[in-house]
Amino acid sequence: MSKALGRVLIIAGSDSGGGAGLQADIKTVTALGGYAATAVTAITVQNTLGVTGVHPIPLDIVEAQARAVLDDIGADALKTGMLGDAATVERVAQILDTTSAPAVIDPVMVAKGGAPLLAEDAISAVRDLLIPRAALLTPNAPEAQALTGLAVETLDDQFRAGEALLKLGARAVLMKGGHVAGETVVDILMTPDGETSFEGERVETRHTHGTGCTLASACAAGLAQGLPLEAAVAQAWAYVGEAIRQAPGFGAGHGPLDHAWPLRGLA
Ligand SMILES: Nc1ncnc2c1ncn2[C@@H]1O[C@H](COP(=O)(O)OP(=O)(O)OP(=O)(O)O)[C@@H](O)[C@H]1O
Ligand SMILES: Cc1ncc(CO)c(N)n1
Repeated sequence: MSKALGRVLIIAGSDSGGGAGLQADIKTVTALGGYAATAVTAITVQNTLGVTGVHPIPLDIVEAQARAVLDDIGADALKTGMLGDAATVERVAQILDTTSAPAVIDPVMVAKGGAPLLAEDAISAVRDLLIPRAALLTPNAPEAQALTGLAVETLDDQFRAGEALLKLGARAVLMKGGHVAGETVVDILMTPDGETSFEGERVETRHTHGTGCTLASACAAGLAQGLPLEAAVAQAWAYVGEAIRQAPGFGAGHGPLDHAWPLRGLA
């Protein structure tokens, strides 16, 4: 059965290296059979070694891009990534209020190499304005820690922080386990109705640039295609896992994934 061509509006920053940010998002949505449109929040100068420049896009232009997409093409789901500062977070919250499409909020704070992608004083804006608007929130362990004030170093901590994030108003939380030590990586989908764990072997690799962006946009693609939340997360988890295992090994630092793996053999 062919899948619906779900439309995803991505509100995120550009990664010149193509491994993370909106480049990862567009590739992911496309590889999963969806339609990707974008509102660019910032242009970063970035490769596998790190971020050496950030050029924020003016707020009115961020909003105008989103409006241009929503008012003409439409969106079946939204996905937010790098927002940069509190003013952009506020404006994005206003945009989310103009559509009933579900929003996947990836609370991006720091790039793999350690460069900050969100101002310190914007964390409370994410907590107060975006979490209550999230159909799905996808924090990694340090992000969950920053948003809740709780330590997130173990599986138990992941559950505790997830509960706290649900209390802050997210309709669902996917607690990612990439930064939690262990032989396996456990991502936990938590909703007020219960929990589902996704556990896989930890791949010994430095090529994990953009795993979070990829997972979140894959979730948005599934929701846009009309999948129920758990099925959308299951599809996204399987997609990012294989993309990590097939990473091409580009660059001398944290290399990108193979976003195109489902397309191999089709040409
Ligand atoms: N070494 C690994 N082996 C297998 N899966 C991994 C590994 N690292 C991360 N993942 C998976 O990748 C996804 C993203 O998890 P992670 O906690 O690394 O997010 P992130 O830090 O937000 O990523 P990024 O900042 O690079 O975008 C999760 O589904 C996680 O299970
Ligand atoms: C632009 C951008 N967004 C998100 C991330 C998080 O991986 C990144 N490294 N760069």
